[in-house]
Amino acid sequence: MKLLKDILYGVSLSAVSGDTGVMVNQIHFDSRKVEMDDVFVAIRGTVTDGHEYIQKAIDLGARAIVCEELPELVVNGVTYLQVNDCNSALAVIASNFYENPSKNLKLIGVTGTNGKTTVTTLLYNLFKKAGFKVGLISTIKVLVDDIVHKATHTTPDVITINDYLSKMNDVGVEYCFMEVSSHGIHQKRAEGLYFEGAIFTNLSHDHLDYHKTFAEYRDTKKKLFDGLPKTAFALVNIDDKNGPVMLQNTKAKKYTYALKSFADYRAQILEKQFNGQLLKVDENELWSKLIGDFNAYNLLAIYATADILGLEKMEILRLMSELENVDGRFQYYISKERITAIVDYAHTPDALKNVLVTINALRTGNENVITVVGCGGDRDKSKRPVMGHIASEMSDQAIFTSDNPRTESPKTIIEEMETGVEPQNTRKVLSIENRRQAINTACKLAMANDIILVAGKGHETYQETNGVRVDFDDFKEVKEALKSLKK
Ligand SMILES: CC(=O)N[C@H]1[C@@H](OP(=O)(O)OP(=O)(O)OC[C@H]2O[C@@H](n3ccc(=O)[nH]c3=O)[C@H](O)[C@@H]2O)O[C@H](CO)[C@@H](O)[C@@H]1O[C@H](C)C(=O)N[C@@H](C)C(=O)N[C@H](CCC(=O)O)C(=O)O
Ligand SMILES: Nc1ncnc2c1ncn2[C@@H]1O[C@H](COP(=O)(O)OP(=O)(O)OP(=O)(O)O)[C@@H](O)[C@H]1O
Ligand SMILES: N[C@H](CCC[C@H](N)C(=O)O)C(=O)O
Ligand SMILES: [Mg+2]
Repeated sequence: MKLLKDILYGVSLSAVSGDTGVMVNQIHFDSRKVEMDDVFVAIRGTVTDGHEYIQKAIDLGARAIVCEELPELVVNGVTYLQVNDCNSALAVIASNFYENPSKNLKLIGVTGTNGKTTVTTLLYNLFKKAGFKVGLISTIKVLVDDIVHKATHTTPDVITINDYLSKMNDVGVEYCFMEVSSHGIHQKRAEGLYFEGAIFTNLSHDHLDYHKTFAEYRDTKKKLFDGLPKTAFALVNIDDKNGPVMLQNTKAKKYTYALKSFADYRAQILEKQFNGQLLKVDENELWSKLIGDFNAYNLLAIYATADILGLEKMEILRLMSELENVDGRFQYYISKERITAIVDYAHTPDALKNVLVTINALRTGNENVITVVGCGGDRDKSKRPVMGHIASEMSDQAIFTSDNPRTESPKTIIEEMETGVEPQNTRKVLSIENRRQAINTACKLAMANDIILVAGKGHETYQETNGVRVDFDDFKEVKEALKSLKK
């Protein structure tokens, strides 16, 4: 139990009705989870408004209510706290409740359209190899040093984040690497946290269903940097035209990285092969198993971060050469017929293009590239024709299929992808709604030395349709399909 007054420290209250000297149990923003003596924070969401559930929360035992508008009916014995912004208030309350766990470790936030999971996961792996206790908050999983927790979001809600950070404090975690999504920033899931630094990977087309314009999407990402204190560092990819924008108003110490421009940290790609690439980083050579120019950027971001955080340069490079691909990111299998299957989480136009550029650059002869790809339902629809265009233009054969249809019709999503296909490419496109069939067809069509790319779902182990998740793992599917081929 905590004293309500204590967890309100730093919250700007516009009105208070009732006693703040009472003991409270837990904080919730979902009325359905409220129990005796809990605090309920009413959040205005995208579907409904938490203010409508205040009475429900009280019926379940809420001791205090945090809201932007006081209800007409005020219940005796309940404390009402009126604030301007419930999301911000929740962030401060959650940090106070857990005793500001982000202050007791070095928290590094990574934002950008693509590369967040890759950069955070590889930083986690590198710091583990260097002997530290480390935390990870990512799309794939949450790690409290070695303890694995299931991830529900790329950036969880602010109560969950503080809960994980507090668990990290308990086991002595020194560094935590956390993905900060644009939804997360917009919904203030990362507010009230003390960041040691933030990293910007890149910005390209995504989430225009939620943010409406690209400028709004960019400015949301920028807020992470605007909020950094001057003791923190801000590391940005300066080859991305929005890199300088992120640094415009930050008080943090600024660092840049680039392959093409002048920057604090620079790398050059010396050699590219299917099983790795050779980079020149700070006048030293680094052989990495991760391929693709985009991974050269990710690797450079990791090198720069480890250097800023004080690791020794040669040690960083030695540990980096041991890093493996992250699950579902350019994860490959080569069959006995020498057909290569690559599973990649490319679910944005830029990621799909980058992966196909990487694959095409590795072709040595007349092998075909067959791409199996879909687009998620209930997400940015404007990505669909663009991804359809890229897949059909940059592959010899494209098979459009379902990703996670969610509540949309898979057929309609595929038709929207088809509208991006140019007339000269239509002969290259097949549309097969069932993802398993689409993958099997790709395997049947493939000849020796061909490359199959299965894009969009990467590490995901399910397919979601109308709220129901059915087990589905692209890597397992394509491997099985290739193994059972009778050629
Ligand atoms: C669009 C979006 O981001 N939605 C998030 C948001 O929910 P919402 O705004 O729809 O909430 P709502 O249903 O309108 O409800 C409003 C409030 O009323 C409360 N409520 C509701 C019903 C009730 O009976 N009682 C009650 O108290 C709700 O708990 C909520 O606080 O707030 C919820 C609580 O934090 C999130 O779980 C939810 O994530 C949904 C599930 C989601 O799919 N989010 C995705 C888009 C997302 O966040 N993705 C990013 C990654 C993006 C990237 O790749 O960059 C992520 O960080 O994961
Ligand atoms: N630095 C990069 N630049 C461009 N594309 C990248 C980069 N890193 C990875 N990608 C591509 O984007 C895909 C997703 O990578 P990753 O999971 O690291 O991104 P993310 O930012 O965490 O995505 P999400 O928003 O879903 O959390 C990869 O499978 C790869 O195709
Ligand atoms: N973090 C991304 C994940 C997309 C993955 C893709 N497989 C899909 O389901 O659309 C998003 O919320 O847009
Ligand atoms: Mg991610």
